[in-house]
Amino acid sequence: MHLSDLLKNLADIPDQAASIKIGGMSENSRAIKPGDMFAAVAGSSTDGRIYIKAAIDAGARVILTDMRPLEAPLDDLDTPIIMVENPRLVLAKAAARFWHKQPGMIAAVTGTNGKTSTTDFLRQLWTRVTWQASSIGTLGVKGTDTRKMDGKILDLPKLTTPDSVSLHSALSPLCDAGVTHLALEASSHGLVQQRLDGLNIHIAAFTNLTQDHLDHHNDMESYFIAKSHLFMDLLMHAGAAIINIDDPYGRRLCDMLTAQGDARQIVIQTFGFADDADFQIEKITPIDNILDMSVKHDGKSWHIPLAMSGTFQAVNALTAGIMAYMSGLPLQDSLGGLAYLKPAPGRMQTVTGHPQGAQIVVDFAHTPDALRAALEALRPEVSHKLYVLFGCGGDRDPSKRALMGAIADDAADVVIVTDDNPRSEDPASIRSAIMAASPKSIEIFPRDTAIKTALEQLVEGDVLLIAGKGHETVQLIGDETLPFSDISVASRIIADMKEAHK
Ligand SMILES: CC(=O)N[C@H]1[C@@H](OP(=O)(O)OP(=O)(O)OC[C@H]2O[C@@H](n3ccc(=O)[nH]c3=O)[C@H](O)[C@@H]2O)O[C@H](CO)[C@@H](O)[C@@H]1O[C@H](C)C(=O)N[C@@H](C)C(=O)N[C@H](CCC(=O)O)C(=O)O
Repeated sequence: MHLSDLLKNLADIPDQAASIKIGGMSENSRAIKPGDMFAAVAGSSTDGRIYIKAAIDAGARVILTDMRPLEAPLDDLDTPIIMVENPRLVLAKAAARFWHKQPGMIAAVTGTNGKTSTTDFLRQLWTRVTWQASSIGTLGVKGTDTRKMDGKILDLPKLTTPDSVSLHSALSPLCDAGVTHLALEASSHGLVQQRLDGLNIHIAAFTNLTQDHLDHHNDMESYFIAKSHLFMDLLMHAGAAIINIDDPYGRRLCDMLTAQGDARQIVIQTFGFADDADFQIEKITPIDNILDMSVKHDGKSWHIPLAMSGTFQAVNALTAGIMAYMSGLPLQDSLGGLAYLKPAPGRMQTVTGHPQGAQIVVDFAHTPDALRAALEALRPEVSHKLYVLFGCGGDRDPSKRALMGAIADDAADVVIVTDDNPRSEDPASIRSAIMAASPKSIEIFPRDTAIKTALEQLVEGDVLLIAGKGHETVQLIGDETLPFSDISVASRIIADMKEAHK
């Protein structure tokens, strides 16, 4: 594609550069191929401008960057440098133009907790009525038959929300494989870094906003502003906003959208336990292994049996149901279809077969709010003791550690503190920061030893929540990425215990 077409109305292009042919693009010099455009952006740990020379050596034909003055040697390059106010935004829009294919229905979910389950549930609801649906997020790309993609492998970075170039280059083969409906997770990092700009987002949902990633966003206010970008700027004209108004930030978001008036014709659908919600949750009752949820909408009550654990999972299911409804599924398939949902991997996932009949649940809860919600959701299922086993990630918001320790101490009977992904931090100091807020906690590490010790203590009526890593299959310790899955470690230990009991 000619540079003049790629950047039309996005940047001023010098005449001599207009006819340059661009074969691809990236904001990472290491991914540049001959003929590409390199976007040199300032990041949180380094500055893309440092890598301009490397990108040119790799074959970059054009450089896109911000308006800061060019210092030597950048001021004397033969390769054209296009300067714009916001190179990430221009890159995202150029990527959308370059790959130019998007599913006809795109729905994005944002919020601190619930994004993964909600997108997975929405994909399941669409697939059930035989719509060709995919989801992209923490679990990677799901729901697409790669055989229909001529064996193409979608190599997305392991992020909740991929960068704009990875995303648009993946959407093109997905569309070619027939995908018409896409559910996406919109992380606050992704929104701030404009990874979703250039997408035609028809439906956006807000789950909740609680303390997480404050290391990146500094305070709740900027975290909220990051999330609201999805609704205030990215959601298309006449799109639908699905908002949890039990959360005060959800209420605020509704007010902000309403204040925009009719100009964008956004349809707002609210949900929650609140009396004034459009989809009002009347109650959620655990009965045996199911949750019975009743929801009032338009004067009619829906009673929906859900094959899952935890009130918040029921709320995530409802969010997906309303999104499906706003995408055109009738209520009997959108709300009624919730009865057929299966929990997403590592989201309140049960590991069965404990020799004493104890219940083991693996959940990704790695925030204070998610930990409390998971423990409170499990409490009705405990007839003896509620155990929790968790740690906290290194190089991430340290203020979470004491909060999570205090919550575990309050909401569980037995607290086992172990390692999560310590990354570059000292694991012992992360554990002690958690334990300082939990007098009843016991320290056991490494993580597999902690899981084994807990499983061996459990008796009938006990429930063990293994929190923090959910679906993850690796553990990040120092510079090493080691294979580790809570689900397979727990399953293996249970199998060994059963063998020993024979
Ligand atoms: C903090 C953060 O979001 N970092 C992401 C971001 O980095 P950045 O822009 O701050 O980049 P940087 O490392 O300072 O580098 C600046 C620029 O130089 C470029 N560069 C750098 C080195 C080089 O050799 N050549 C080169 O061109 C980089 O590609 C980048 O464009 O852009 C990079 C390229 O797109 C991402 O890979 C990187 O994700 C890192 C791996 C990451 O861990 N991100 C996490 C925090 C994240 O985004 N998490 C959210 C979910 C959180 C949640 O809700 O749980 C997510 O959406 O996954």
